[in-house]
Amino acid sequence: MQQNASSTTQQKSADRSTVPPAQSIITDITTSSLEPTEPTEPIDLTTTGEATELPTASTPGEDDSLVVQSLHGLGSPLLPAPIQPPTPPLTPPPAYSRKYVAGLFTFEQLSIFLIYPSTIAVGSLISIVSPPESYFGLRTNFFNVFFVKNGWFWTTITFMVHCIRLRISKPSKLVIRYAFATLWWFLFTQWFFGAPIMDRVFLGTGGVCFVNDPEAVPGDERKVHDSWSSFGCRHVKGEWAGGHDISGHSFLLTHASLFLWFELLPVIMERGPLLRQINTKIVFVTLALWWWMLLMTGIYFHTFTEKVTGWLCGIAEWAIIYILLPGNRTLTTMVGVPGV
Ligand SMILES: CCCCC/C=C\C/C=C\C/C=C\C/C=C\CCCC(=O)SCCNC(=O)CCNC(=O)[C@H](O)C(C)(C)COP(=O)(O)OP(=O)(O)OC[C@H]1O[C@@H](n2cnc3c(N)ncnc32)[C@H](O)[C@@H]1OP(=O)(O)O
Repeated sequence: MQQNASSTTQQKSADRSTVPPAQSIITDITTSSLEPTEPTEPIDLTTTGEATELPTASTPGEDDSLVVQSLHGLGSPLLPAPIQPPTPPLTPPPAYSRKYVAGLFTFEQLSIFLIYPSTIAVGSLISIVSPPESYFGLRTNFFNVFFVKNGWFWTTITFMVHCIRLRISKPSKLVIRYAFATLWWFLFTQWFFGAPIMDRVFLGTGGVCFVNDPEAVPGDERKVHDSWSSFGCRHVKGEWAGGHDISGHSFLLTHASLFLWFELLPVIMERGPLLRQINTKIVFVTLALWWWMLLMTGIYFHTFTEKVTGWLCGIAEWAIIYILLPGNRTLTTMVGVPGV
């Protein structure tokens, strides 16, 4: 391995156009594992990178011996190495692209990121100008009740459909990223040591659950119920009113969409056969539905600030896992980066 390292390093400046692609890949793997330099820029999640596992400082192990075998072109490391063809020059590992906007996003990442605030902005504008009469303005519409109200379930199914066809070597990293996304959805909308975060914000900003009291004097039927969650308030047929009611739809639809987009991005960027698979189309259908429902939320429900806070909370976990963490090799090694 040492010998290979020095010879590959010496070739760094050679002409790239002469490199056979397969050899180039092998050299990348070898060099990545021998040169554990800190990345100076975030890791590009849009490339077709080799996967969820980042190259780390090499501790000789199973993976290294595989690389040695591959370089020798042999089935067994016990056989003598054949005469090496000239070692090809380095090409940068595909997971470390340099095309960044504002040092954080690639162009594709930025475009995806901007879809959601623009949708909320356009929806809110339509709601002010003239919201059209629509089936989607009903809380009880089928797409809301069946899909969005079970939105994390459908996102999970879609993610699984996407994952089962991938070639990546470490599925555990996929599960870790899914677990982080699920945890944030769960804490925010379902349970946070009692009431979920969104309900705590509502109560903390003066919100209460009003219920009708049939025994009260006429004109004073509304009384405050002591439920501490929107779920509990719905259960007693109360009205959740008064505080800052963060839009759960804006949160969930943004959070789920960014999660799916960023897991799918390497497949899109590769522009290979995976992109044409039915699995990819299913992910796009879910993304399209989530986008449409977010637009409907923008037009028919909540105040503008409630939608903006929902969106801000919806980008929080994504920003950490997919934008900020890739600047740190150690932390990224824990969660991996999406791949194909
Ligand atoms: C080869 C490798 C393989 C690797 C596999 C990889 C990974 C997988 C790993 C492991 C997985 C293993 C097994 C997993 C299997 C299954 C697990 C599934 C786990 C689940 O996943 S199981 C959970 C299902 N559980 C959900 O998924 C619930 C989602 N749900 C929510 O989290 C909330 O529900 C939320 C936040 C969406 C909304 O909360 P909200 O509704 O209370 O609040 P919001 O402020 O948004 O709305 C105020 C009023 O406006 C109305 N409104 C607003 N916008 C509207 C619109 N556009 N149209 C119509 N109405 C609208 C509302 O309808 C409401 O009206 P109203 O109060 O009358 O209803």
